[in-house]
Amino acid sequence: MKLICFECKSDYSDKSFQYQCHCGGLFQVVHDFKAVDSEKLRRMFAERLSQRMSMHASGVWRYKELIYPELPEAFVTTKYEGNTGLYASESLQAYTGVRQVWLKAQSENPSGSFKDNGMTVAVSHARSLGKQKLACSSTGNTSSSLAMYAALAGCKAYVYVPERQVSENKIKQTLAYGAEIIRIAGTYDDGIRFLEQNYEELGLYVCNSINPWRIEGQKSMIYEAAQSLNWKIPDWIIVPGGALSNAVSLGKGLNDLYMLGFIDHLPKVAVVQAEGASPFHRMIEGNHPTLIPELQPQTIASAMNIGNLPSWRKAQAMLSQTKGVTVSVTDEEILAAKQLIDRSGIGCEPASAATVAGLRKLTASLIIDPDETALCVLTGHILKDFASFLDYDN
Ligand SMILES: N[C@@H](CCOP(=O)(O)O)C(=O)O
Repeated sequence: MKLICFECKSDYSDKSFQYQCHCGGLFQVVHDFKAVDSEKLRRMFAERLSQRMSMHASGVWRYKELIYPELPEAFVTTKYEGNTGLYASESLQAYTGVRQVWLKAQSENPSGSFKDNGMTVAVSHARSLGKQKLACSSTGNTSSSLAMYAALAGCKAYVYVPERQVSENKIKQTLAYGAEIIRIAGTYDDGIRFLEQNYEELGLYVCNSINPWRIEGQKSMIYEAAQSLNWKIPDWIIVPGGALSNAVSLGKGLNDLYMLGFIDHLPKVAVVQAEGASPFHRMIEGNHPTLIPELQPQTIASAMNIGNLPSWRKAQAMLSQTKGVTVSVTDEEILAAKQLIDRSGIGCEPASAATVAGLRKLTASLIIDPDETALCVLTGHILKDFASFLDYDN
């Protein structure tokens, strides 16, 4: 296992842990799967499904051999995350126009969002380094997840949260787990920039998705979905695009599964952004060489209120590898999709509903064929962000 710069490929495995290479690139964990016996692993992963209250009962650590094989078990901080539901819904099939649609409810994680899959690994890595002060910039889901795992690990969480346009439910949840909250007069992007510049001086271990261990944990989402479907992957996987950790970790997980022969082809991936915060979509659609940040991102889906996405290069590479696409949807389309997801009994926060809205739009424009199958990732729980729901219904 190595820590390699995604841009210039410098090897930082033996250096002290950091988030950016001298060239400005982010890091990536690179595994050597050559010696892996895929058949044996598949059997092991199946056997572990019946485990309870052991590390392998976690829907992340079940796949430890593919995520962080070297980590001693004593450092693993787990709340048996993952193990989230995969639902089929006839009403959503009719709404999106495809033959079969599954919803992967990452919202069923212990802190109520997909961040837990990655956070359990980042916090475990932090413990292995002896770190006590953990930090993040957040619109509320990352902060709730970090606060929960930091409390479990006996560490202190410091979270940088925008003063405006965040769900106060998420902030209260973060506070309740005992984190220290620093409200900033800016966006998530300003918080990340601050942490990148000051983490060393402040002695902070950063748990955002610029941390490659977050990505290693989050890739387990697609392992789990594929295992639930007996390793038959749908034609399309649809993820929301905020800071892009979903897109990046999905690409890495799919690549692992394909390299190991668990799946026989790579599915196509669609990244859905909200129109008011869609710099990545605009870059891909306009065939621009670099991302032009959105200085004032604005969407009702508060988890996607992000304008300067640190991981855009990794997400761009994932899209070209999977022959994927991007699409943007309006706040109205997001809320209409959310209402249907909620009334199907599954429920989600607005950012999650962007996936279903995006799938509908891509099918209507014939980019996705009605005869294809799709899996939409629901990222956050229905109770996370209620303001927009009330606005919509009144
Ligand atoms: N919407 C996110 C933004 C943080 O993204 P991260 O993946 O870099 O932690 C949040 O919940 O804060």
